[in-house]
Amino acid sequence: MQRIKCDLLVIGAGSGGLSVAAGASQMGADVVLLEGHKMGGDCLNYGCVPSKALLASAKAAYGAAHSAAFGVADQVPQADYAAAKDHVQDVIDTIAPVDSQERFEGFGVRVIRALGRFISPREVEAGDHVITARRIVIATGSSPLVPPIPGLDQVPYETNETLFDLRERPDHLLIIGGGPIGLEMAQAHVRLGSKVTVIEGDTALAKDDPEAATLVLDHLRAEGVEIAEQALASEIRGAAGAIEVEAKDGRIFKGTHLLVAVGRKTNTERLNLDVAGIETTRSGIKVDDSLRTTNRRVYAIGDVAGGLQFTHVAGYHAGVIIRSVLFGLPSKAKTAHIPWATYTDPELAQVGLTEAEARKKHGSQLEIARFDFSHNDRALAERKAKGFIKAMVVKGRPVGVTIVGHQAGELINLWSLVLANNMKMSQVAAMVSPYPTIGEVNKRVAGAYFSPRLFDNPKVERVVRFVQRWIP
Ligand SMILES: Cc1cc2nc3c(=O)[nH]c(=O)nc-3n(C[C@H](O)[C@H](O)[C@H](O)COP(=O)(O)OP(=O)(O)OC[C@H]3O[C@@H](n4cnc5c(N)ncnc54)[C@H](O)[C@@H]3O)c2cc1C
Ligand SMILES: NC(=O)c1ccc[n+]([C@@H]2O[C@H](COP(=O)([O-])OP(=O)(O)OC[C@H]3O[C@@H](n4cnc5c(N)ncnc54)[C@H](O)[C@@H]3O)[C@@H](O)[C@H]2O)c1
Repeated sequence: MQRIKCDLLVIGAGSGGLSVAAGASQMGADVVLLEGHKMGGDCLNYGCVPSKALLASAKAAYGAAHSAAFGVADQVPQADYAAAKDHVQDVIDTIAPVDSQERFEGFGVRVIRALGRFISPREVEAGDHVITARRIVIATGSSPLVPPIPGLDQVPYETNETLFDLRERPDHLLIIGGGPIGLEMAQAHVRLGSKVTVIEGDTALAKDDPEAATLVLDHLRAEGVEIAEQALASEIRGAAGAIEVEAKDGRIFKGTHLLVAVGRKTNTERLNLDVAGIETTRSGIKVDDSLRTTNRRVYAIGDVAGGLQFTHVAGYHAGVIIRSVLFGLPSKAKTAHIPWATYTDPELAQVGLTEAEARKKHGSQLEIARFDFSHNDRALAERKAKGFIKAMVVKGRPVGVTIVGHQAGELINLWSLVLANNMKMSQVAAMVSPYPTIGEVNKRVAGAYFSPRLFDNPKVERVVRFVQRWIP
């Protein structure tokens, strides 16, 4: 057994752990990083990167099949599923050096490729090493939740950890779960030529604004994805190539392949948290506002901390704890300015409160400003005119924004800045957007907020008439 002492021990080399290790080591801390599996974690290997790369293949196929409206004859796309998976792997391989052991060793981080487990409140064992650190960060992420549905253990099924390795295109993909994983993969597969059925126990995209979610779901249905809601999968039968899912109400769905996408479970089991006095809740490791666990020397960040589960949240958490770990300064993680996006076509993005949440919190103080993509000239030129932006505003400041439509995930960036800095609608209105861009919808929604105050307003009209009488 080799004993190591360091300033900071990071457990898990995914989005959160890598950000902490990179930041802390480059600022002079002595850092040890443990990784029990692949460098880069879920996002690079089984999550964001492969899913967005597969969606890009699907977009290319869809573009070829739907070009007649632009004066270019439609083609029947010759989508090669295995070649699309080669593209996915190539994208992963291109990004992988950024997350590699070599790069982190270059920063001076000691990288140990082994699973870590606590053996005391201040010591972690990993392979042949026992590491004692002034501060420890748990960034072990999450894994696909596989629910105990009767029969599931008797049939072959995919999760996000296996789907991207599948080389043969499913003839008919059944997907249990209508959250972001289920719907992104539904669209990717229908566009690459599979039949797809989504079996959702409640309401699909339930965490999002219902009006915006409906627009996405209608679009997916129009592309041929069957989406069954209120269909809780309760029994599974069959064998490879012939799988049946029975819903609680007796509906039966038949397909050739099955993807399980019903949420995540946090990776805490193998950490031996009890010996370190680290408590968990139903959603993950228990943390306070500064992401400290019940052991004051130990922090938990990213998916394992049980809050919003996104790569940018793990990265944000890293920044929050670096402040307190390295400089001993107080710092708190907030959520009001955290955006998210689902990368279906059309995309769906949210920051801050949804309309329903804002109504509940702010009641009659809430004003809603809207602008429709059908009034954006660039969206019309690109034939992407379905969508809207809705800003929830209280006393002139946005408290939430929902965007559904072309590039919604890009458009929400501006509103993340606005909410993070508590900016006013007037500051957005003051911005000049280049014409014609989809981004003009952001300025136009601010315009929509001010127009009732300026146009057809008797007070303004009186002032204008008065001034017009006096100016030469
Ligand atoms: C299909 C899919 C698509 C997604 N798409 C998006 C997206 O588009 N945008 C977005 O923001 N988010 C997306 N996410 C979510 C995103 O992947 C996660 O929020 C993010 O990876 C969390 O980062 P993390 O650092 O907490 O965990 P991870 O990135 O999962 O890293 C945890 C690491 O810890 C390691 N580990 C676990 N236990 C131990 C141990 N005991 N010792 C040592 N190492 C250990 C694991 O092997 C892993 O490498 C997606 C997720 C999935 C599944
Ligand atoms: N674009 C992105 O940023 C992105 C993309 C994919 C995943 N993610 C992250 O990964 C997380 C997990 O995604 P997800 O889609 O797996 O989870 P989710 O929790 O968002 O959705 C799972 C869905 O499965 C349904 N469900 C659960 N049990 C069921 C059953 N027995 N039968 C039928 N339906 C059932 C739930 O009602 C829910 O709607 C997301 O919350 C997000 O944090 C992000």
